[in-house]
Amino acid sequence: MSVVILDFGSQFTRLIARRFRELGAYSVILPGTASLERIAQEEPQGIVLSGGPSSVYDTQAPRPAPGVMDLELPMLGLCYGMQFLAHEAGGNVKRAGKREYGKADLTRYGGQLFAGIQGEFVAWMSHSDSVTELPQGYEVVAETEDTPVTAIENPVTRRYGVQFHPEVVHTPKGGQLLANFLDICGVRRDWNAAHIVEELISDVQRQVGEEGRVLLGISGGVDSSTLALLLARAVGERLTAVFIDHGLLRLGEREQVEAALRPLGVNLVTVDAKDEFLGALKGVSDPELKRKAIGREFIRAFERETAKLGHFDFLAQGTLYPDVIESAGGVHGDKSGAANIKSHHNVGGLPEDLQFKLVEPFRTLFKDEVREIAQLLGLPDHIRMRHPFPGPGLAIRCLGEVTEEKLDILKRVDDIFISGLREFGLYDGCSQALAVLTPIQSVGVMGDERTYSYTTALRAVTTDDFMTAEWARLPYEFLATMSNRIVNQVHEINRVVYDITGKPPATIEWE
Ligand SMILES: Nc1ncnc2c1ncn2[C@@H]1O[C@H](COP(=O)(O)OP(=O)(O)OP(=O)(O)O)[C@@H](O)[C@H]1O
Ligand SMILES: O=c1[nH]c(=O)c2[nH+]cn([C@@H]3O[C@H](COP(=O)(O)O)[C@@H](O)[C@H]3O)c2[nH]1
Ligand SMILES: NC(=O)CC[C@H](N)C(=O)O
Ligand SMILES: [Mg+2]
Repeated sequence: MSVVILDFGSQFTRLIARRFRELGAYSVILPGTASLERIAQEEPQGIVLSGGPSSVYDTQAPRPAPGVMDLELPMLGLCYGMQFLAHEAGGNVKRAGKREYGKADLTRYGGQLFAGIQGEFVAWMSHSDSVTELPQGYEVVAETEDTPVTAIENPVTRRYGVQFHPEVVHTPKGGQLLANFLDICGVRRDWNAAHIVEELISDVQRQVGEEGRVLLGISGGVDSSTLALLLARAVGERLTAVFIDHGLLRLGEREQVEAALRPLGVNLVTVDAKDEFLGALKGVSDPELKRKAIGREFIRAFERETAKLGHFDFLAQGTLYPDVIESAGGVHGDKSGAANIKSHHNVGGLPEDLQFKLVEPFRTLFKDEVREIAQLLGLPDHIRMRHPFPGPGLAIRCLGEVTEEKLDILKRVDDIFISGLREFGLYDGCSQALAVLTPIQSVGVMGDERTYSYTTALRAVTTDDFMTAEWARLPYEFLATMSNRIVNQVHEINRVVYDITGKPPATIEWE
């Protein structure tokens, strides 16, 4: 039972799902053109049509698959979604005289969607088209100065549309509006961290059965450490966690991870696979090929372990929703219509001849939600609030071919930067920070000598969900100190730059 959100390419689609979760409801995002069968699998109680960049009167405009609009379910259209509802039912949509972007006050509102909402209603707008003629059965239930048709509803068919975005924080009362839609759908509102933990545990037990043994890839990161605690509850002694030291870890990381994980009381095995990983990366400089090689080596390392530890049917990984969506279109990626941005080692980077059945309970969740579960399961805060570190490790921060020499340089730079963030009290204010070793060599002068050395790029970002991110506004003084320390202590570096690009248009990692 769920709400299905059909995605027509809005930047805000994932926020709709998030708001529903905050309201205690379960929802699923599917591509706007998902088939009726696919949608039916989710047993929806209501459907949301998201916004999107297209105009409904374009011949190429995306529309729901045949049969979907015949479903007798409550539907809520947001922006493009509302325009689609109106157009589909025989109304008219036209390019408006002026584009409305940003905050707008509703000059009047009412009807079922706005039930119980009082006072001023500030709505966030982002549109050029407007509904100019209503289809039969619909009435206008809200307007702004510039947009006479700001919200519509057909109380008989239970179809609703709003021209603004209730899912963004800039529409402060949008949550109440979405809650009203959930009530109209009759959706149960009992999603919370405790509930999902119970549900995840029983899902795992169902999947693994009474006898199944589970091998967990553990990295010391938030997701896999949380998963270790969850799996220990689900399958107890039948869980073995394997930590792979692939030679792409940070300075001293192996020892730190082992020390942090030991108190969790989970069966832990550390594997030394440096030679295999570096061997597989030799001569490879294309980012996607590097990622695929790493994904394959991870699985080969797990397979070698099972040869020693006995048979395991199941491989558990702390895969999250962003890993899945960014890997879409990859070998094992969900065919969501989203572009393949990069093949995360644990999703799109998996080899095709995978022998294990995957156990990935966090596949639909975001990082901050996993952190909430971690707290409930009692994961110590120093692991819970750790910055994420990607499975491919420093390999995707050593641009181009990975060599031991380059890794050694990068480890020292990274250590100075991350220790510096902690020393200056800036670590917790950033969501993730990293150093990149670029292949650029440039001319410098040190001690009256000419140098011709590498450039390193420092990057720090703030984000809740790692799908979008802002570059962190670190203080100049701090950056100046880092630049000095790095150039003085790491002789192979003579230039330090700070990455001031958000995501989008960049990604967090450089490869
Ligand atoms: N060195 C490793 N050894 C074993 N498994 C690993 C290793 N690195 C990553 N993995 C597996 O790949 C998954 C995805 O990695 P990812 O970095 O996204 O998550 P994480 O390391 O658990 O958490 P974080 O995002 O905080 O780093 C992990 O949850 C884990 O199952
Ligand atoms: O386990 C992982 N395997 C991968 O292959 C991978 N690629 C990126 N990341 C992490 O995902 C988040 C988003 O990164 P990007 O903006 O670079 O896509 C950031 O937190 C990245 O560090 C990975 N994690
Ligand atoms: N954000 C949207 O959904 C925009 C819908 C439509 N393309 C418009 O500009 O009005
Ligand atoms: Mg990690």
